[in-house]
Amino acid sequence: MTRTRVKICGFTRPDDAVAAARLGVDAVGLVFHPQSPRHVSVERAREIASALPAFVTAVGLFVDAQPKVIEQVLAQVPLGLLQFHGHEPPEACRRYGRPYIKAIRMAADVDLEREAARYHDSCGLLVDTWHPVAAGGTGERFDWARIPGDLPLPVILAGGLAPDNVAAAIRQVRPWAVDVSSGVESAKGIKDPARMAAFIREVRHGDST
Ligand SMILES: O=C(O)c1ccccc1NCC(=O)[C@H](O)[C@H](O)COP(=O)(O)O
Repeated sequence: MTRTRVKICGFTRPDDAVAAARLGVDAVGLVFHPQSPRHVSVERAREIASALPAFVTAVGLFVDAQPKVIEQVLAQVPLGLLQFHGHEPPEACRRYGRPYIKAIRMAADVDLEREAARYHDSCGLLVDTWHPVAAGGTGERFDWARIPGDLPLPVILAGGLAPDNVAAAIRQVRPWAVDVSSGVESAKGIKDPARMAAFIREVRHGDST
């Protein structure tokens, strides 16, 4: 049985991230995007990332950030993976020599096979809902049928996932990983332990059915 990996994004408090790790989360997302309600300072991000146990990955999320900003974060926060959630071309994702995932927001004209070829050296495509204003963390889903079954990169499914739909999403898409923010929160940036536990439980349910 495949174990779908789980990333929970948008932590703002170390205790929430530690609770997520204890529940079995594989990756913890830290948002370095000042317009996001889940934005964290470098100092807070370092506290959160440093609190994680071995084998839980801290993911740094950027949206069209200046290289100087990313380099400052990299110098101070022990990140295991970079997530580019804006319009960064492949060369901008590669310039740090770090493993990265690229978010693709599913606007009507997106061709995922083409995007997989462009970002062929990424660790995966995070496929998320397109929104006219917000870059991510919308809590809205998209039509999962738009994801081809034979993409050559690991698919990280995001966008409006929650305990009540993640098992169905896994059964339909069979992604490498799922990613959630709004669906496990009690308020923006505040993760709810009961909802995180329910989400992980439903991921395992999806894996086994
Ligand atoms: O979470 C944010 O506030 C955010 C802001 C700007 C760009 C990306 C952002 N989050 C990225 C994520 O990886 C989210 O987990 C993903 O968009 C899914 O969010 P949700 O639909 O709320 O589960």
